[in-house]
Amino acid sequence: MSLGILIIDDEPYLPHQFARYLRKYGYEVYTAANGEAGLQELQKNNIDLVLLDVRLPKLSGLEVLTRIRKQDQELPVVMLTAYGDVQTAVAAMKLGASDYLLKGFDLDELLLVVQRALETSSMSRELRQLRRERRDNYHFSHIVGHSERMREVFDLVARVARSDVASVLITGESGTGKEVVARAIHEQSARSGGPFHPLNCAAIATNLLESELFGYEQYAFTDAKKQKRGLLELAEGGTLFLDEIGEMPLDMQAKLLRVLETRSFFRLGGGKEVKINVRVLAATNRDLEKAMKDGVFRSDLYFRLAVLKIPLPPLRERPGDILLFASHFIEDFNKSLGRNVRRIAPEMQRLLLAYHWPGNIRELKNVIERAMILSSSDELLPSHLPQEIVGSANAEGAELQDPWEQWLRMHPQGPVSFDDVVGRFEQRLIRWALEATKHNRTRAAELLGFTKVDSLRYLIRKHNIE
Ligand SMILES: Nc1ncnc2c1ncn2[C@@H]1O[C@H](COP(=O)(O)OP(=O)(O)OP(=O)(O)O)[C@@H](O)[C@H]1O
Repeated sequence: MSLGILIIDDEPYLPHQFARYLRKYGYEVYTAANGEAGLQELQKNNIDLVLLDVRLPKLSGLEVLTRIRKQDQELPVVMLTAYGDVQTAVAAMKLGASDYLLKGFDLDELLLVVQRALETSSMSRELRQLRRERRDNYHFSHIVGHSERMREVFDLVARVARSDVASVLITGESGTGKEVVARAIHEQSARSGGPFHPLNCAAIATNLLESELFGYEQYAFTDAKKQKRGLLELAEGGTLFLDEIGEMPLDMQAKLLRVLETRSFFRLGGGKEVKINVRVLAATNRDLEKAMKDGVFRSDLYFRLAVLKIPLPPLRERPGDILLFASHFIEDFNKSLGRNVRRIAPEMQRLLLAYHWPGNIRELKNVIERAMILSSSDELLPSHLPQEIVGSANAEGAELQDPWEQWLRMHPQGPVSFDDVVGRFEQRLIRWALEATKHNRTRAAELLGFTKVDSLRYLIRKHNIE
């Protein structure tokens, strides 16, 4: 996607000349002849940099800048000033402008300033982009994610929700968002007006699990002082979510299978069959195929539940989502903790990307919350991360820290050829990134800060790296 530049200037010709020139370099350029129109363009389009004339009719350049800063602290704004206006340009810098250009500048100078301002803001731009995407995805019942794998999940969720297929099995490691997906299916289905009841099969004892699901009649057992309805009934017209289904004892599995087949059941101690209209979604982080082989999970129940399977990838296999989730959680915690964190320091971003996230999204959420509690400014830093994340990166990156020193030790007379030294560095960096990501090129490219995997592919070819 090309970067967007907005020129706010009331001169009749110049802005169009700038626009033509910048378009040649691949930028998407918008123009506006006054402040109000400019602010509207800013709302409508994806703008990464503003060129703002100091002297504008009605709203002055400084007023426009102040309004932009109220909405966006990081968007680079370069002021365009006439010779006599340098004082105003200085005032603008104090208000948060990134740079200024004295009118009469040539087009090369313009390009240089634009490139420099965009480069400095590239990290914060990434976050801005992620925020945008987060906004776009938000309607998706609070599911976040923009990696290819997550898009597949979104697709499946939408299809499953529409179809009302009997049952769905959601699989994935702990903390990958199985319950979030189950809720999304419910919310997008025709059942959304009905109840959603989650039940964690691993968290309660077998006898309680049974009464929790089926309910009981009065006097069904000593403590049953009055009739109680179970979740199967309470979820009528809606969805029952059975989490950790792999932990369900075998005899309960048989009873559940019967419910799924007959769409009816008996309350404990009851003789009257209760008909139900409930969709059952189940989730597990256990390998059910293996559990079947080991004889601890019934295969008939498995095939009944897994009419449709939604596998959730672990976070380490979709690094493209890591910063997106981080920025999502930062916004949530900004609200709940009353904070105003705006940035993740680049070094911390790298550490987050390099970590293997055994606890997946839940772990990331906890890490962000902890960092926000520890930080006292509007930026999160590596020092706010727990030791296991910093430590694991040190272990993985040990090689990365010293290639220069190693090289110097081998060549005490110092660098001979610039290309040679840079080439060696490139090779080391690429090998390190590939190893750190278990040869996942997309992730390795992200780790090295490339926006396109192609850049990495090119270097791999160039250096003949296996
Ligand atoms: N796609 C997502 N968007 C936003 N938040 C998410 C997403 N996926 C997971 N989370 C958050 O991560 C945490 C863990 O999610 P969830 O409980 O759904 O995982 P799980 O796979 O069901 O975990 P477990 O197997 O331990 O029950 C929750 O706090 C949830 O809000």
